[in-house]
Amino acid sequence: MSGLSIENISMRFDLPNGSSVQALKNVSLHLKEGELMSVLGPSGCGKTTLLNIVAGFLAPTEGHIAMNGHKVHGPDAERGMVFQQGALFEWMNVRDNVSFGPRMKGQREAEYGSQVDHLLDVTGLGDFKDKAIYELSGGMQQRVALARCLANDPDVILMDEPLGALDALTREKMQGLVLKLWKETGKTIILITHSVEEALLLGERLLVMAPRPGRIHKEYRLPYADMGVNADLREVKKSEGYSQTREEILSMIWDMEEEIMGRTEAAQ
Ligand SMILES: Nc1ncnc2c1ncn2[C@@H]1O[C@H](COP(=O)(O)OP(=O)(O)OP(=O)(O)O)[C@@H](O)[C@H]1O
Repeated sequence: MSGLSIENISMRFDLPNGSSVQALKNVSLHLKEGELMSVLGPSGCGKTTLLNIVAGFLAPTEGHIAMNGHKVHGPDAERGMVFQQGALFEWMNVRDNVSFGPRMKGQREAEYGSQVDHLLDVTGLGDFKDKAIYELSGGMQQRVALARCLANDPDVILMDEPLGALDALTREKMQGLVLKLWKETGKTIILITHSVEEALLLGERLLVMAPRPGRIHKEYRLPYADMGVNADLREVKKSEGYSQTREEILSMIWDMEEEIMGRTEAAQ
């Protein structure tokens, strides 16, 4: 089967004191090629654990990940990751950061050069390509992180709160950029966020996870990501059903957090 399959994944962390944490239990879903899915849920519901398992950084205690029908056994360039802080190479300039992957694969400038320049242009970095990383704002650094990930031409892009550290205006611009890159490249994307608005705007599919154990609580299929490709995101937020869905998800997460607080207080 083509696409990304998360097949009955469970993850238990055994702690040094003999206890254990069931971070995920029986999580299954399939993403078709080119789907964009946002993931929301209260703190500790296993979002990052799930992403790390899909990336191949963690082996699940049960279940497996399959890419285009093949079992995943570890990290691979077919699954690229973008972190909250760019994890960039500070000692390289912007262009060298973006061309890092192709250069590591042994490609020459003649092979990767035009694609890297194209990515620098579409991410708005064309005039910054010779700059050092420390000269860039947080938003520009996340543009480099996105371009660097795309330069590896992964099938799937995994994003763990990629815009979480940005100010509100920069974040809004970057949300537009994520949509533009998604449409232009046709990549499959999983994006974790703590922002309900961001999950609504960037999730063609939106997954709400619940904690203890981490599991899928509810899934939505939404029109806003498609609408946002060609429209101002502020206009998209005025669309029919947007506020209603936002309120529904906010109360869902609020209730889960209240329940966690209740359980924690009862245990004390
Ligand atoms: N390496 C680890 N060892 C032990 N427990 C872990 C480890 N990694 C995660 N956990 C636990 O697994 C659960 C899920 O953690 P995870 O970080 O995946 O949640 P999250 O939804 O991404 O949280 P947040 O929104 O706060 O980032 C939590 O209870 C966490 O404490």
